[in-house]
Amino acid sequence: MTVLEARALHLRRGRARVLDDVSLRVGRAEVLGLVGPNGSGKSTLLRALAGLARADTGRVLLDGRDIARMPRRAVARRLAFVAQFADTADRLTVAGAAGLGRIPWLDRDNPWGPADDARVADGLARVGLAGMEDRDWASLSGGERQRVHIARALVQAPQILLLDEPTNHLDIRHQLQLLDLVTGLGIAVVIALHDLNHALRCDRVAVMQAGRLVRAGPPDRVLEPALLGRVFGIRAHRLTDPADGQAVWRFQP
Ligand SMILES: Nc1ncnc2c1ncn2[C@@H]1O[C@H](COP(=O)(O)OP(=O)(O)OP(=O)(O)O)[C@@H](O)[C@H]1O
Repeated sequence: MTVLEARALHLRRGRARVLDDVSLRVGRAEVLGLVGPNGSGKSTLLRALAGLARADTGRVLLDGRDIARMPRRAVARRLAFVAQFADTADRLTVAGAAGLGRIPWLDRDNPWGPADDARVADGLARVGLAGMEDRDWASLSGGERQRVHIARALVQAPQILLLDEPTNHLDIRHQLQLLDLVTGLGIAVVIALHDLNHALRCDRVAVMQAGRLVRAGPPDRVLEPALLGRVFGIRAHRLTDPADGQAVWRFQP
């Protein structure tokens, strides 16, 4: 079942074609990896899928409804977005920052309560930040901030999670933990990634090049040397790890 769909998105910024006829469907519990060179349109596509960037033509459908016509609160109850350079100037604690994820669910009849505290604690625990609740946001390292953003998105209890290069700033252990976390959520995830070995963990991979979606499908079919060579301008070799038979990519200029 498709929960999020881009239909023929075209988006220009100045003279640049940032999205050029991009169509894409995301299934209910599918992890879709978005890969492509710098400037190929991954962030813009994610912003469009989140309803934050309006395409010149084409539509984004969330549960079959045009996202541009949905109230932001309704979108936020279904979909959470973690931007690449998310930051905040506010003076916040870690729990306060993660708690922002509850905003779409709160109103006069449903004020903040113990269940919200429990969700914040759970979100922070899932990203390995239990015990950090009272720390000042400003005192966190780059990787810790990134993990708070991901916790905030989990606290939002979305059915669709959009992540723009979430492994930036993370050390290798936390990168692997994050991939385990997002592939185990059982919700729809679209994740922009630069590490093609990480993309192998996705159910499907979509490859962007100069604003176009040039191929999409299972990682072992889509990620092949000729395509990677063409899109990234490198030489790519697929090796097999003798320990477990899994594919491993190696690259040369
Ligand atoms: N306001 C703008 N004016 C002109 N060009 C823009 C504007 N916004 C984005 N672009 C261009 O659109 C292209 C796509 O940008 P985008 O950030 O979506 O790429 P990306 O694939 O996420 O890149 P990266 O891997 O570097 O994060 C880039 O060439 C960028 O310079």
